[in-house]
Amino acid sequence: MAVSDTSSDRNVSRARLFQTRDTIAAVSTAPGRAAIAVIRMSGPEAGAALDAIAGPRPEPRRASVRAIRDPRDARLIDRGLALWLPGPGSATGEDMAEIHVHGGRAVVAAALDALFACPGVRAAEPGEFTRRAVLAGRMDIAEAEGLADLLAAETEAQRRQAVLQAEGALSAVVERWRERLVGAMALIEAGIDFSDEDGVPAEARAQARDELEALSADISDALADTRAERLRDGFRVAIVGPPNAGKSSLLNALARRDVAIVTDIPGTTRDVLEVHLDLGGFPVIVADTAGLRETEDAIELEGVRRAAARAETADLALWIEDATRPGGTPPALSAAILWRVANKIDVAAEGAPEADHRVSARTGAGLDALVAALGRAAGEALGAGEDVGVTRARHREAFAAVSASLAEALDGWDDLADELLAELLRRASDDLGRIAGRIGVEDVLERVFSSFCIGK
Ligand SMILES: Nc1nc2c(ncn2[C@@H]2O[C@H](COP(=O)(O)OP(=O)(O)OP(=O)(O)O)[C@@H](O)[C@H]2O)c(=O)[nH]1
Ligand SMILES: [K+]
Ligand SMILES: [Mg+2]
Repeated sequence: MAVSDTSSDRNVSRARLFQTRDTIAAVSTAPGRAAIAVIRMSGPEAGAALDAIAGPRPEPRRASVRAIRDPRDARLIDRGLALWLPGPGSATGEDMAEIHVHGGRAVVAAALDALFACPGVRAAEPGEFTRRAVLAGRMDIAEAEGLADLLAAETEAQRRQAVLQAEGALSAVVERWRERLVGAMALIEAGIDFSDEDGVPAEARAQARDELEALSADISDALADTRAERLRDGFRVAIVGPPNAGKSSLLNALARRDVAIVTDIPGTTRDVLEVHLDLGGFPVIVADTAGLRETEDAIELEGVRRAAARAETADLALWIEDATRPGGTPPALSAAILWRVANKIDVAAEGAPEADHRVSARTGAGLDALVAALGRAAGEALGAGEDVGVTRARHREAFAAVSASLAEALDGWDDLADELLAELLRRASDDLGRIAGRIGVEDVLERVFSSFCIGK
């Protein structure tokens, strides 16, 4: 019995996908007015389309200035750079071309319109360039996810983590795990082949078991570490407290802009209002909420309910008190961390002695220290983005499935027939293979690429 290998199936389906290849084109820079817009093409007609709108074709991989013309009437659209990037050494593995035009909306629209008039060229679907890169083996699924995260990264820690995954760090860890698993499988399967009478020799079985126990522990550790996944989402902070304590004023001070309405009327804030901040390189989502109090007002009551719910699900709650009216008691929250913050110290320097932080949203006093502390708390909760780990639910599900198969194998170790054991390990190996798309690449393509934008 051979160690499982589905690479031949994979090649068949890849070949099938390659046979019906259109040439795709899209603007790859952000939409709207800009100095420059980059339009990319990929597919068998990319060279011909480039000749048609920006000929003569430049030397491979050399940027050349060209008149960009509509091939239907030779009308000049713009003057820009043309690049010819023949496959298979291109980003998608296919023939590719780029034109860099001036970034006005009408220029981009006219250039794209001219390209779509070329035979065999159509608009790219969201993520289709990256998808083709994956199908051509230029990049695996986990690396494509890293690339998506890199495009979405808003803070330095998110960028560090994304670039690691885009460069293949997660794929490499998973591949090492898969090799360990395959090694253990080989011990079992060799025994099935060669000892008809007695099953797998005891030493080989024991060695396989040790290896699988160690692997199972490594995977459990990875599952237990949620930091990488949380770094993608951000650290959630809820500002809660009695009405008029200055919660909305604090949100505005942290955001450095007028996000929330501030008045001296208690019960001003009703909805939960969020701002995304970059605190020391970490993504922090701060939510302002309605002041917590008993109320008959149906709208305010709903606000209070939302405030309490947000505080419950936050990573950290800031309980804001008015230092001129100390003595409030923060509610019991299940939030991992709760800090008491005394506000308005510009008018009551001595108030609220129990506070962890003393600030004035009005003058800014104490805010630097609060922001620094929030950044540190976020860093502890999210990690620095320097460790390779589970970054999304898809990985978590695959690792959990591997973990379950390994547990089943290890629990039943002494009673399971060798063939059943080998089958469980093969399933675990396939589930690991799904992370990078060595197995079942088509199954995960939709899920992975649905979050990409057009032109990526
Ligand atoms: N002196 C002083 N006044 C402040 C400070 N922060 C807020 N205030 C004032 O306190 C009043 C209430 O401020 P808000 O920010 O609306 O308070 P809130 O906690 O959001 O109130 P609700 O949304 O009604 O629960 C306003 O008049 C603010 O100008 C501060 O640091 N010092
Ligand atoms: K208020
Ligand atoms: Mg408010």
